[in-house]
Amino acid sequence: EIPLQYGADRLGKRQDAAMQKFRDNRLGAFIHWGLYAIPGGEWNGKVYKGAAEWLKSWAKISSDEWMKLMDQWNPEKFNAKAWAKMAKQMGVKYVKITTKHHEGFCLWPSKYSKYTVAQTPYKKDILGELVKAYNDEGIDVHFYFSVMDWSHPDWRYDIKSKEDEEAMARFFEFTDNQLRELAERYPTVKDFWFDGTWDASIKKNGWWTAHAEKMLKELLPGVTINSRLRADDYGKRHFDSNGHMMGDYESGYERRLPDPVKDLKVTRWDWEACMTVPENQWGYHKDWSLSYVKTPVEVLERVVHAVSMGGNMVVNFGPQGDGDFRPEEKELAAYIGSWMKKNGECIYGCDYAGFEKQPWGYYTRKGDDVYMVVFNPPYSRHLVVKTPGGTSIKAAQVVGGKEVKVEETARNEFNVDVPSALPDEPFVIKLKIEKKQSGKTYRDALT
Ligand SMILES: C[C@@H]1N[C@@H](C(=O)NCc2ccccc2)[C@H](O)[C@@H]1O
Repeated sequence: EIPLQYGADRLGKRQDAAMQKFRDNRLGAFIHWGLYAIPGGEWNGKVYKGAAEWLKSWAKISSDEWMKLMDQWNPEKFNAKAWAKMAKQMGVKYVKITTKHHEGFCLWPSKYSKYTVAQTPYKKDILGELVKAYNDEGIDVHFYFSVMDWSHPDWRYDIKSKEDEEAMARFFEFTDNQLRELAERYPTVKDFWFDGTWDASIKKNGWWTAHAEKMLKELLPGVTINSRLRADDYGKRHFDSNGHMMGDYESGYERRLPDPVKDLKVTRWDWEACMTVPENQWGYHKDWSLSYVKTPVEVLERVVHAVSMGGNMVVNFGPQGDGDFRPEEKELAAYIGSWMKKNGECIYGCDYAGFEKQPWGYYTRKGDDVYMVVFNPPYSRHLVVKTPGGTSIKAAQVVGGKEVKVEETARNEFNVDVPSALPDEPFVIKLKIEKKQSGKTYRDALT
């Protein structure tokens, strides 16, 4: 192995209680909320199709011009308790909030920046209101923090001169101050999810990324940190030059998921995916007709897909400038929540089952229970299950419903019947597993 000063601090999964809670939570929500929610993708009468939270970049707007939006920041429909109720009803166990996105506007009254809620007509500490409201509902709060800060004069994309170096030194001090401020003001925060760390200016300063993780873990014992923060001695990100994951969980699956057959390697470490409902909109965009918008079932399938491979899924919400949510997002939260009420036992605290993926859907496992989450019931009305060696199925029951017939059809192969009255939504079958070699002798084909 290559000797590294700023590589992985730990090999293997973290096994402490805080990480176990992170893992067991499984389903989270992202909140992308900032000045970008006011224009909602439109500037000077032109609607930009790109991600709405990047409008400043697409429309090539100066920071001075962009920050004038602060004078309009007064979300009269914002109600932290209502947001927390919506999250509770959706069944999410945690919410990741953009404390500061690339634009540099802070949802908390940071004393290190003049671009914060304190300098807007709203005045109050939005982040503080949200942390309290979510925590009061028993929901963990995670902080999204963008290192890249388009509003800061010392931010550099690369370091090509002595003054670039000096500017980034000041920038890292500013960033340390804001991170420490967040940890000290909101000590119930459970995680920091870093973004905006892909530029050369960060890759050339792996030392700082290791320092930032260490500083937060000293301030907040148990806090989890995503792999996207980290760059090693040679600028390698997420996984160091020896192939070891940095941070506490991999955070590269943004708007994509590992393949359930080809990418089983991800089951060896902790990971969290995040997804948008339109193709690529995190912040509020006024026109969702510009791209495909996933249906609630398509969102649900991605949640199950992630958990089936031992990962978490964070579903994104982009609140409007007035502090209310668009109807599609309210409907999505309600659908997911009603499904989780009936079937959440196949998600919360569940993990990869080690069964071979089948076309009808996904497996998850909790202890000795294996769940079949069925999205595509086949015309045969039989759900084929291929069990790992030494494993057989004793019984099967629809979650919240009746037993279904199980028939052994070959060595380590079973047909599980779909319910006679086929449900009109994805359904879950709970399997009782037995660890023993099946009694029957099967003849393998002679080829
Ligand atoms: C979670 C999302 N990450 C931000 C983003 O800039 N993603 C685009 C991107 C993703 C990966 C490498 C470069 C750029 C988006 O604005 C969201 O905040």
